[in-house]
Amino acid sequence: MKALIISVDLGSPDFQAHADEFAMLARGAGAEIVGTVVARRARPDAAHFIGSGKLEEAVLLAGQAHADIILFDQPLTPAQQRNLERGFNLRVVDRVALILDIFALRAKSHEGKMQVELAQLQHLSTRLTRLWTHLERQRGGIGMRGPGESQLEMDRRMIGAKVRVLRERLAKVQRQRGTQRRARSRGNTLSVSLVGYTNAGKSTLFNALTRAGAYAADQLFATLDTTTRRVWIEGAGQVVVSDTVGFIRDLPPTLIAAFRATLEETVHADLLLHVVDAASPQRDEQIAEVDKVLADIGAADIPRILVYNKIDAAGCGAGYEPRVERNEHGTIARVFLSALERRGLDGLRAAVAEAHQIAGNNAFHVENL
Ligand SMILES: Nc1nc2c(ncn2[C@@H]2O[C@H](COP(=O)(O)OP(=O)(O)OP(=O)(O)O)[C@@H](O)[C@H]2O)c(=O)[nH]1
Repeated sequence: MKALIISVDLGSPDFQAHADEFAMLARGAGAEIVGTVVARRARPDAAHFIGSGKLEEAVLLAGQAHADIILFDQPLTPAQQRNLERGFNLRVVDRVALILDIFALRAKSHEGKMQVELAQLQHLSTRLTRLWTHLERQRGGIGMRGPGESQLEMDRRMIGAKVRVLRERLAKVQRQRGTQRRARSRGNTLSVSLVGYTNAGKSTLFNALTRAGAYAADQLFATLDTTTRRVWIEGAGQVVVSDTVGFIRDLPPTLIAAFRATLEETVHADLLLHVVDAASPQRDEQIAEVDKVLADIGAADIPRILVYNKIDAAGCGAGYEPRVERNEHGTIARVFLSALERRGLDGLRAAVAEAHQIAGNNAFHVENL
């Protein structure tokens, strides 16, 4: 599908990173980008988000580039979306809808699919509600009652009922997962979760560690559900490793719940491997973002090791060799490796084994108190 991207620079310092990420999202959804328009504004225009001059320019470009769809790098109000669609005479997909679309494409498990459906319905119902109140305001006028109105009312009720059913089913699945987790944690196995920003290389590292074929792709959100496998690590014994959904900034509010629910598995891990794309210019902001979300879901106290991945990539510059770094207490805090080239994995295994020993000692102390 040929897509024209519209990015709006509202003066944020990380505009470019945001725009690059959106382009990656678009490609992840299967779009071929045939043009990009950047608009600079102090604040969004109520009717079209962008100004009329920019809109004209974009309409012209969309025609010349034979675009079939407009991808808009901001959340749009239903009115803005409608007005833009009229202006372009093309379908307009905003940031929220695009991310929902990708989530829907990638969800693999039953639970993942339910979560995405729930988020989609919630997104839809907020738009319906807004459309509805907008109509209601006009009802003071003449002849505003009609079949369209009752259709909307019915849709809203149906969506509400579907949302309730999905919520109940999800709660049940989550209860079952809790039981399985308890059964699993009775043994003396170390559980390790891979967390990190989207595209950091978690699935590639997961595969390198477990030699299994989890789905890794240069697309955002290749992993939506947690994938779990057992692996033997010298010095740590049986280890349960879980791959998790990638982080992304400015996640639409309707998706935050779905995202956190999938991530909650990590809260119960003994050790977190925070995978970082060492070649990304945004890596420090990404680390901070991941730390913030981990704190929000109550995972701040879980021991963690920072894994600087992709040391083979050009963006890292020279001098990035596989190695481990220790913190002021002498424990391994950072590991530098290349999951793709499978270099530096021994350092990571050693770090996991060390964490296992520390966890074992702590358990010993607790038991002897
Ligand atoms: N150069 C290089 N590329 C890597 C390395 N590890 C992963 N990649 C590439 O980075 C891209 C993303 O890798 P994934 O493993 O899918 O990343 P992820 O973190 O699981 O992504 P999400 O599922 O979106 O969260 C793929 O194109 C990988 O081939 C590495 O060590 N070096």
